[in-house]
Amino acid sequence: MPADVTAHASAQVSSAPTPATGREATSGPLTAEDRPAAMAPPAPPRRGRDGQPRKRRSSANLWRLRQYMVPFRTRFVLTVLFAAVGTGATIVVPLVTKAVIDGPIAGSDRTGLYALGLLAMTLGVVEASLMFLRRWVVSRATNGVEFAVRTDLYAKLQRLPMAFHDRWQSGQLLSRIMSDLATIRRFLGFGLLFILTNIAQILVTTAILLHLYWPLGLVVLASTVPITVLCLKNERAFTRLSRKVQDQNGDVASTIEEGAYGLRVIKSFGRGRHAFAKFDARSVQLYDTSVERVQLSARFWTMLAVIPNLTLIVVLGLGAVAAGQQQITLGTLVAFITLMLSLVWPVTALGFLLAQAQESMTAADRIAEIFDSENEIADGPRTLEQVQGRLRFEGVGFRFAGSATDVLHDVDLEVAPGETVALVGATGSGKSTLTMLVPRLYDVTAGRITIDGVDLRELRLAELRRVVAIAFEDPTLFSMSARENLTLGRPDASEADVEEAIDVAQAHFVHDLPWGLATRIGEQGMSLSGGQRQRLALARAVLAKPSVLVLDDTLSALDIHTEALVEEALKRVLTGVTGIVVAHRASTVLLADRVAMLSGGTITAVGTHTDLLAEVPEYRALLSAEYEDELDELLLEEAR
Ligand SMILES: Nc1ncnc2c1ncn2[C@@H]1O[C@H](COP(=O)(O)OP(=O)(O)OP(=O)(O)O)[C@@H](O)[C@H]1O
Repeated sequence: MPADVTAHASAQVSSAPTPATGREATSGPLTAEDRPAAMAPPAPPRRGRDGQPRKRRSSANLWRLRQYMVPFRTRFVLTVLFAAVGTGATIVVPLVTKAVIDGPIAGSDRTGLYALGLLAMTLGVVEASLMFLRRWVVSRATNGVEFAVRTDLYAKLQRLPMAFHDRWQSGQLLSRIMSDLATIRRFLGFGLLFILTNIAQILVTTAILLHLYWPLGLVVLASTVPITVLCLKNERAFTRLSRKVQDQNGDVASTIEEGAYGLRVIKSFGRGRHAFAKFDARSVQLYDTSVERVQLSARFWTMLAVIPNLTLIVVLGLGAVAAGQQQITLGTLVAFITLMLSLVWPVTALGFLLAQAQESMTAADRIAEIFDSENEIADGPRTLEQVQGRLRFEGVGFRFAGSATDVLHDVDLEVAPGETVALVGATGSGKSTLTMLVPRLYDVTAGRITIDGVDLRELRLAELRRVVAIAFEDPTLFSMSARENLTLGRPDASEADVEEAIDVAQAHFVHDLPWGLATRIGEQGMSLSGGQRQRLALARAVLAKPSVLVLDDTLSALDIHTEALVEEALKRVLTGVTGIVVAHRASTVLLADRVAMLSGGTITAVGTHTDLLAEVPEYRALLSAEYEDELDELLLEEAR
């Protein structure tokens, strides 16, 4: 049975005020529906010579995130500027040293020495100050980007249909929305910047080296060839491992989440060891892949560090010879060596930075998979003027994605405004599935459902979910106050409305909670009993004052006494609305004007309770144990 993410709940959660996407100064709350399309849409796939779509470049999805940087462009430009000036200072200091050695030191000019010394010191201070400023400016921008993408991603998850959530493990979603985004933030604030400045530093320094003494400059230039080859060779393996690590991270998160959520079941069945073994296996997998990735990077970095050091040895030797032959001054040689040494960090760091780039490209791919997931439940254009609540199922069929068989087929049923129909059927006959089609948690795969003659798919989703409220057998409550849980579908409900809903659902127990309605309900409502959770969820659905109220076996966890009280109150509520009530017991069926019998995926009989009792043996058998003997007879008859 799916969790009770009621239509109203999802509408409300998604429309919770959130700061505007990527804006530094928020100009008012945007709702999920209002948001601009998250991430720029992917360009249509390019086709190769064979006509097959070519695999998207791994950087393409990261590039699509650029729109989130736009609101922070001033900060990003300043960051690059500060880094560039800082790098410039790093490059200039050795040249000042050369001037000091070849000028004031060689010519014993004390005044010149002080002047150049002061210049070198100023450059050092400027470099340090710029580093501080850069960090200060960029952190707000990168955190802002992370925040905006995360908000859009969450809004997208809210909009995606149940079918999407059936396919995706929540741990995978969690790891994408948390750790993948953090990876991208780190890359934007650090990796990307240093890839740019380091490459610039390498190019400028190499040009200066060539200018200072070209034979040695050529040696340095030649050393970039093996470095480039190494980087290219490493890229593919690192991308593959990064993807694997990030996916396995998601698997571990899923296992932890499942373990925490199902702790009661695990403990009560004494399956702690089994659950741990499952977690351990996934953890070990993640550990192994992470170690493999670290080993790969370690080999790569070592090679990257070795190349500049080998080059340094060659430069030192050749430089000493050149200085001995008076081809270069001592100052030039010192400047050359200092500049060369200043290249060791940018070159070595390239390995780490490129690895970070690969990781964030993989993270962007994983995030894009969510952004690009199609929302099959498309919003319609129409609204209803005056809702009457006439609900019609016309030849409705439904099949879950990936399933080989229809759960429902040829379902025809009409529920008049104000009428209540009870849905009765054996376990697994498709009752819950049918109810979920009404607020379009899933879309019909055949036929259509109409409200007041309008196909549900033509209605605006917000409108539909205002008109229809649903409460499930297994209710989900959120970790917020009892009042917030109650008013999820109608935040502006008055005190009197809240009390009325509490009364209908016989949920008076909320007043006995330590802080009454203000008491925070624990995660998933675990601090309440099953019956209490059901009654709160029922009150929530009733409070939404819908025109169509769908109750999926909402009374199953109540004791007979409370059930009788709730039923009595529900009778009053159901008089004013169109109702569909999934029922397993005769007492619930009595709430309804008519009963529809669901069998073999379709409605096989419709009538009053008395009629069906008299005419449909399967119905009789389903509703009461008293009729079990008759069912046996019926089945025997059928078998014959
Ligand atoms: N998300 C899903 N993906 C694939 N099949 C599903 C999914 N949810 C339910 N089913 C299948 O659809 C069928 C109908 O399930 P449904 O929950 O609608 O039955 P039900 O009549 O409400 O049962 P119960 O009375 O036990 O609550 C079952 O065979 C079930 O296994």
